[in-house]
Amino acid sequence: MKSEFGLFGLGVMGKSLSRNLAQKGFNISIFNREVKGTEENIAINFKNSHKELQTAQAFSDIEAFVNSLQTPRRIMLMVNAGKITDMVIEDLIPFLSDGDVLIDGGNSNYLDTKTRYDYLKEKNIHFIGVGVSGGEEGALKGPSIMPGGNKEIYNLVKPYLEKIAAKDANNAPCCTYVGEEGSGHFVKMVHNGIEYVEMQLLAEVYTIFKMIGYTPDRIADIFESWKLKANSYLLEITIDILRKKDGDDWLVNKIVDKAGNKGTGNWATIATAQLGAPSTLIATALFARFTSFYKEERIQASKNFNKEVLELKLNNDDVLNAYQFARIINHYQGIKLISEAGKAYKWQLNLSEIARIWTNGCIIRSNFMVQLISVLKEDDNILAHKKIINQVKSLKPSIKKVVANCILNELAVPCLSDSVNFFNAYFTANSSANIIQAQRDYFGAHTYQRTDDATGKFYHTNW
Ligand SMILES: O=C(O)[C@H](O)[C@@H](O)[C@H](O)[C@H](O)COP(=O)(O)O
Repeated sequence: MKSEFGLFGLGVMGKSLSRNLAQKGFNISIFNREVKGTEENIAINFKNSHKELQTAQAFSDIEAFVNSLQTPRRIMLMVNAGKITDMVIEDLIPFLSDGDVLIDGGNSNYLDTKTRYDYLKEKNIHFIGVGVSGGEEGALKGPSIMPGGNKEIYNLVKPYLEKIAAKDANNAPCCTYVGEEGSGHFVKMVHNGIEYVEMQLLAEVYTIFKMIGYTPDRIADIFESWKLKANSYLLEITIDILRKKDGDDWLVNKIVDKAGNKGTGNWATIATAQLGAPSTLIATALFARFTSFYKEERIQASKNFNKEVLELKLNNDDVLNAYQFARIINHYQGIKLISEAGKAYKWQLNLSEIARIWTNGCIIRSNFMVQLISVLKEDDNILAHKKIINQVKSLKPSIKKVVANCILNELAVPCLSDSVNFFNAYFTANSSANIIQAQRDYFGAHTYQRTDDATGKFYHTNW
């Protein structure tokens, strides 16, 4: 019997997704390449190691894999982003037929997705770029899924993606048609940008409590108490991480403080610069990872410059409120970046619906995200929404106190401080950008507009 869905690439996510599909009762074919000596019989061994895959067909030959599928074929690629994805597409093309659908579920760059979409369209092969979030466990139990491409073609794969997706509070799938072209991968990229910042903020509050002298277990207790007001998947896993012992010590104390990255934070930072959206926090979180990589230089600098340690006069609520403040700014900036992309690329994006599919299955799922569903139904700008304005007003004193204290104690809190710096600029009606305009006009005749000329006309002064 021909399979109804094909899963190509049995890495961490591919394995979990294929088991999820099989558990949902779909007849699937799975494929993994054969590399003599390193990757042998992956697909067949994997099939035989999970009972739900007993009805699946396993392949290491591309032609046999493609021919095992009903037409129009639905093939989900779970391979590394970049050149590998293009090579796999080229390997598949000779065996595909008009009307077949390739679904790229990897962390691909949205610009590459657009190129592949146009390239395959010429060959009557459809291409859907799908953001999949949730890691190994989420892919197995229900990820958050962000598909982008042609809507009619999406409807050919919708039943499969919706069935395997996580469910929101109303039991609706955390999977929704995002928009045209690479919009699905764009939204996933921004998801990861927000993820970078949420992780960095937790690392910064951990640093504050560590400096106060708390053990990882004591910090985990505090984070536990934060669940009421600030629960999120990342808070929960950070509690587990902080409790993990390694012999008499905590494992976290033995992990080298050099934070890696696989590219989506870079792309989000490049996109924010290209779209002119002030997603300062994503860039700050990315650069904090880069700075962490200068380990040897940091060790040397710690000897060259003595840290001036005063006393951190902060209580847990100060830090909780500061954390919550920065999280609001983080989500404001991420959603603004998506909305700017929607305008620039003419994607009809539904921001409230994007928040809804991010309420479960994905890495940034949180109580706050649930709140954003209704907020974004009323206003695309969350910082203009009454509820959020009141929250920000109540949290503002703490972020100023926390950041000021950290700066005085020479404690690195790049995202906490960036959030209040951004906000201070954001709610300043008359900023200092007039000086920038004057300087640009002075040395480059770049012209400026005048506050007393409502026509918006540009002026140049012979300074
Ligand atoms: O949503 C997810 O499931 C994760 O975000 C996933 O996509 C992956 O773990 C990140 O890409 C890691 O990104 P870095 O390696 O750049 O931290």
